[in-house]
Amino acid sequence: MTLKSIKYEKGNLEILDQLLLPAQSKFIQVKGVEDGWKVINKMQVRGAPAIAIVGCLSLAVELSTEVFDDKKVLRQEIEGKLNYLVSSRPTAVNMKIAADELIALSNKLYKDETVTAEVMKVKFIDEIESMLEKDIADNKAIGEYGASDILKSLPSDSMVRILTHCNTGSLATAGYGTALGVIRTLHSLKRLEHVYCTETRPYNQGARLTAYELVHDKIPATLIVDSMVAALMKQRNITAVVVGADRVASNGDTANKIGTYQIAVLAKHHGVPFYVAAPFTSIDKKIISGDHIIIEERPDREMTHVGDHRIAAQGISCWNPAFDITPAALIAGIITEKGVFRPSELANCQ
Ligand SMILES: CSC[C@@H](O)[C@@H](O)C(=O)COP(=O)(O)O
Repeated sequence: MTLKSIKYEKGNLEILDQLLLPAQSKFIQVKGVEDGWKVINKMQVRGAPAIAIVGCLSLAVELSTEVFDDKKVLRQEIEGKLNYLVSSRPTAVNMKIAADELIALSNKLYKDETVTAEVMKVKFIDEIESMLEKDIADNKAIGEYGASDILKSLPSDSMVRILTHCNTGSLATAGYGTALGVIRTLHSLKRLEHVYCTETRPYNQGARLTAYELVHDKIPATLIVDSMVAALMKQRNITAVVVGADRVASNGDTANKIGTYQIAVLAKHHGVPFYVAAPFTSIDKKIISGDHIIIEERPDREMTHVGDHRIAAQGISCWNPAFDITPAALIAGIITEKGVFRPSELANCQ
């Protein structure tokens, strides 16, 4: 059983507070949209798919406590609150895509005269609830497609060694994970010899969260610090790198956790295929390249402190972009729930 970080039943949403992991496993209640915005912005929940799911479920919880007899009021509330949730973190596109789709649904239900305000609310909540199961199914498909692409040119008895960055597992999604889903599938096929996960400074998603998931699932794994990647590739015969994505532009340029770009450059130098694993909800067809992706900058404190302990010299100034852009030319394949695409194929796939 993989970890579960989002607990939802009608009218009640709880998330595992990722700021406290791995020292403490504590669920906190998300009572509505205001709480949803805060837990995303503070990174108590993080990872592009999980941000969208928790944001939308926080709206479902809030709506379930209200009674509507006017469809116009309901439609306005839905649109205003979804746009507010999109503002919680700017780089991952999943929340924006979910908001656009849900606003389109709300407009359709609004125009349908056979639908009352209460039925509109129920149908809208049902749609949000379906995101949980769809995300897990998509991640399992990503796992299968990714594993078979990595294995396809290798002898059938060979084992693989994978490097991953940041956290893309059950904690970053509704369950199973994207890049970590590919690793889980390789492990279940008994073809994974070892996985290496980077620490992922400054917020340490690799050391705190990915390492936690790998130990929990008993997957053979080793933690490295971010500056060891070149040495690892030189000495440990890495088969492939698999990372997640926060936003993929239509030309394949990919925004992901800071440090991803330098790993892709190193992979090119060492001839190691570099894969991005992400659901279609991370692909932003509206932008032509990574130049149009807004990169979130996080507070200095996430660099200068570990917990309450200051590790940087007092008075030093900081630059703390949370993501970087890996150019499409460095990416061997984008693994999605619909198959594996070369970056140049992305613009034409549905
Ligand atoms: C399946 S999660 C994909 C990405 O969101 C992940 O790789 C990542 O960069 C997460 O960044 P974070 O700042 O922790 O939200």
